[in-house]
Amino acid sequence: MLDITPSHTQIAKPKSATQDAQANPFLSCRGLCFSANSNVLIKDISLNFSAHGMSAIMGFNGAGKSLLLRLLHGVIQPDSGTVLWDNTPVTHDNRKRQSMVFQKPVLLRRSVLDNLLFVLKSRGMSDPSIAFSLLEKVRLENVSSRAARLLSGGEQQRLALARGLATKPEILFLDEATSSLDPTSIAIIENILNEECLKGTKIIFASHDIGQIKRLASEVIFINHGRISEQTDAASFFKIPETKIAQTYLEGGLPVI
Ligand SMILES: Nc1ncnc2c1ncn2[C@@H]1O[C@H](COP(=O)(O)OP(=O)(O)OP(=O)(O)O)[C@@H](O)[C@H]1O
Repeated sequence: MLDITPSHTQIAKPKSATQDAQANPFLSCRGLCFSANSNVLIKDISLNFSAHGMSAIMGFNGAGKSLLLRLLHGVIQPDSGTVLWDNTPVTHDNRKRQSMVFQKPVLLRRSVLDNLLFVLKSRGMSDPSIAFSLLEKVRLENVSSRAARLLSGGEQQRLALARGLATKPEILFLDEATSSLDPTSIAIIENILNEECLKGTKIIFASHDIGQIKRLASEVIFINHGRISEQTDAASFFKIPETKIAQTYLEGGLPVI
């Protein structure tokens, strides 16, 4: 058989998450600045996120991780700069195709099941079987009639995640969603995040749990004093971070204050 492969054929190397983000940005921000009480808290942040994988936002306490997540999700507005999702600004309407799970979820004074049904009904979905299958997913099916506020911290986080997933978001933001949870709750949540990621949901999460970031993230964004220090493929980041501040963080060192 005639071999038509050119002798100089090169096999393209698979792109890293960060390279992919630069080439095909799915979500991006340009020149984001945010101040409060005359303090500049987010300083000229520009980032590209690819449509796939999990992006972890890391940094010391007060670095600006939560603010950045909220700005990207569009629940707070920057003083200047833009956020584009598929080349479109994030609006009240298209934000409904995203979800955010907060560190301290605010649950309704209703049962576990009603918390989910409320979200589903607000999106025109009234089939209770959707709520029950979400409760099974987060392993809360046996406490569906319990008052949501009586749930343990880990259970509340799992309910908050179920609520976030109820609307089948294209982007899921999580702000320290597993902090202070036990290994069982963390494992349940991480398994769900892996499943959702495989189904194509873009996941952007802030965490201080280095083990978790190693397990989940395809790329790391390290933020310090409201500025981006680096955006690096996770494997490279954990091998050798590009910046001294990220090295200090990984070594368990303290920032200069
Ligand atoms: N609405 C606000 N008004 C004034 N200051 C704010 C506001 N929101 C956040 N800050 C301040 O901005 C800084 C960054 O806050 P942010 O919550 O984003 O930090 P973080 O990196 O998520 O920290 P942590 O790891 O402790 O959760 C903090 O100093 C915080 O006090």
